[in-house]
Amino acid sequence: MLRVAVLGAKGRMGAEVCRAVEAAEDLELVAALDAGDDLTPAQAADVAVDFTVPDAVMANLEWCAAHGVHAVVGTTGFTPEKLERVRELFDGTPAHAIVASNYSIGSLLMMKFSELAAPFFESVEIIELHHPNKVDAPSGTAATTARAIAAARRAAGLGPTPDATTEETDGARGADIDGIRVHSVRQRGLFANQEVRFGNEGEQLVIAENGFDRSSYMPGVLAAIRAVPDQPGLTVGIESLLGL
Ligand SMILES: NC(=O)C1=CN([C@@H]2O[C@H](COP(=O)(O)OP(=O)(O)OC[C@H]3O[C@@H](n4cnc5c(N)ncnc54)[C@H](OP(=O)(O)O)[C@@H]3O)[C@@H](O)[C@H]2O)C=CC1
Ligand SMILES: O=C(O)C1=N[C@H](C(=O)O)C[C@H](O)C1
Repeated sequence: MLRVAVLGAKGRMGAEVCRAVEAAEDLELVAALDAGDDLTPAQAADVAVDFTVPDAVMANLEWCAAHGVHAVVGTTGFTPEKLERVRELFDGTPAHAIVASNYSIGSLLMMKFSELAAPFFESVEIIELHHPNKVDAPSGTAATTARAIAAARRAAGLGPTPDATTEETDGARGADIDGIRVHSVRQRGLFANQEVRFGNEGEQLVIAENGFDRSSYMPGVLAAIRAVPDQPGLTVGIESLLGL
């Protein structure tokens, strides 16, 4: 039995993770903690799963590294610099960490297909659409996708995407993530959606993923919980665990 603590247990994702862990025969939920709780009960866990908020996750990770508890992180808002700090924290320690901006198979494939398409199109922009309770923009998934596309474009020798804009109302062209424009929509009734729109002279390719329910993340989260004891240091993304 792997013993699991959930941090952010009263949140939308944390509550879903608690249910999934309790339903799994090889996992035991030993702590369900939320904002303001002392982390001491999480010392009974082999793995802590963090679905909290960008402002809280680093302190939780410092605690995990210091107490030898493996971490599986779904909380978003990670910049490359913040990830580097996590790498340093878990480098050579008995505790390991997996950080992924998305655990759903559809989103992982959407990111992979986008990376594959990136070298073949002159233009690309990302539109992510989420529920209005989301605190971070752009979404972690959109930022990860943008960075992967930017790296694939650079490797293929592509320059900046064409854009004649010289007059701009602040924000009209979206956020600039590594040279890729990302537009964030927040709307009642939505959950989690992303479109990656590629364009060439005379054609368009749209790669879209639509999430309807938080259960879509659970197979990936459970796979990460089971894998993290055998993944030293920091693992970013769960593609390698799924053979993608
Ligand atoms: N990687 C992935 O596949 C996915 C990632 N996410 C990400 O997961 C995160 C959580 O999303 P969601 O569940 O919708 O958000 P919620 O706001 O519903 O949940 C976050 C929970 O964490 C609690 N919390 C805040 N600070 C701490 C702390 N220091 N220790 C423990 N708990 C704390 C909050 O309490 P309070 O409200 O009182 O502050 C809240 O209950 C977001 O960053 C989101 O982007 C979401 C879906 C999938
Ligand atoms: O906050 C959410 O809901 C989600 N957050 C993640 C992100 O920021 O990418 C994953 C998914 O989009 C749902």
